[in-house]
Amino acid sequence: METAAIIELDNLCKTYGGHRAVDHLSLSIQKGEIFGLLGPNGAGKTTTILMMLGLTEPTSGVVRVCGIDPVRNPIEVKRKVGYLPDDVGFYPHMTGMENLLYTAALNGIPRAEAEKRAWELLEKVKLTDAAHKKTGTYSRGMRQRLGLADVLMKRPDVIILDEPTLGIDPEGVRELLRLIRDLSRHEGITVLLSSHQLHHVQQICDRVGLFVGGRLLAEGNIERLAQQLFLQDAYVIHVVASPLDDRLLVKIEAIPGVNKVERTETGLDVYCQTDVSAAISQTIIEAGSSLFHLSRRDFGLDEIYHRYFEGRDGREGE
Ligand SMILES: Nc1ncnc2c1ncn2[C@@H]1O[C@H](COP(=O)(O)OP(=O)(O)OP(=O)(O)O)[C@@H](O)[C@H]1O
Repeated sequence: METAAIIELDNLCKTYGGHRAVDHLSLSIQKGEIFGLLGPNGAGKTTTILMMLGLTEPTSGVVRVCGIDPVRNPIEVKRKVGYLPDDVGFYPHMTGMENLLYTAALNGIPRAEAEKRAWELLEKVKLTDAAHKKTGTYSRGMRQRLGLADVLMKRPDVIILDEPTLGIDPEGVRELLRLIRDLSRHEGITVLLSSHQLHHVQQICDRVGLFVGGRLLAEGNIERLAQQLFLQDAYVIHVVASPLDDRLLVKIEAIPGVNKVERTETGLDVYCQTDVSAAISQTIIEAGSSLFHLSRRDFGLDEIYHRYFEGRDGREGE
């Protein structure tokens, strides 16, 4: 990905009374990236988003969104950034189309252009058939999709989504995630996503940041995070071979980089710092055994999150 940072946070702090909600946060997000903000309740995610939107002032540090300082130019930032809260509210007595046209009017978009854009967006979010229905009759999934169309009316460079998939059925989630990915891939829109739905985050985010107690504890793509967080046992390699006697097990344990070998119902799990798959297969074959299966198990975000936050709850909100 190219180097144009569209969101830059440098040593950002926000203190409420004596409580530091965001603590020296530095982060840079590139154009077109989908970045996931993860962390337990009270970790400082919403406060960070509010500072990016110019809705709350940092106590210290720097925020730049599309090169703009939201503290000095909140209106300019709002023009470039679309924010979709977790439960978006529309005027229930107005139709989906009327709501979009209302947003367009607020953003100074001429009526003819607004209508054309609204139809395009309603088609994109698959709401064409519901365009003339009152939003009071929309399901939650439909409201979220209309919400996405709504933030896209002003052609933003960045969209910030807070729990966009909460309470939506699996088919609706699939559709919403596909839409978000398309916006990033085909339109170069930068997406910041705050969510507790780890498997959704994992499906679409290029990078994630783990927040706790106002601090960014780790960030990167899922594989890098796993390596950063699990350090010692960054890889687990599952091996099925026969015969698999204790002598062979000792030989595998002796391979440089292997930390621990555990017998499982079907074979062995080899915990290691680097991917030693090739050395394992060579060792098995040289020992005269047959290798039936060898696969590297990658850590999912669920596992990263739970292993990482295990026993850390007491540190929340410090
Ligand atoms: N307006 C406020 N006044 C005082 N304290 C606040 C205010 N807003 C947030 N906080 C505190 O700042 C900390 C961070 O809150 P924040 O809402 O940013 O967390 P979060 O990560 O978004 O949590 P959640 O996942 O629950 O939305 C919390 O301890 C919260 O109580």
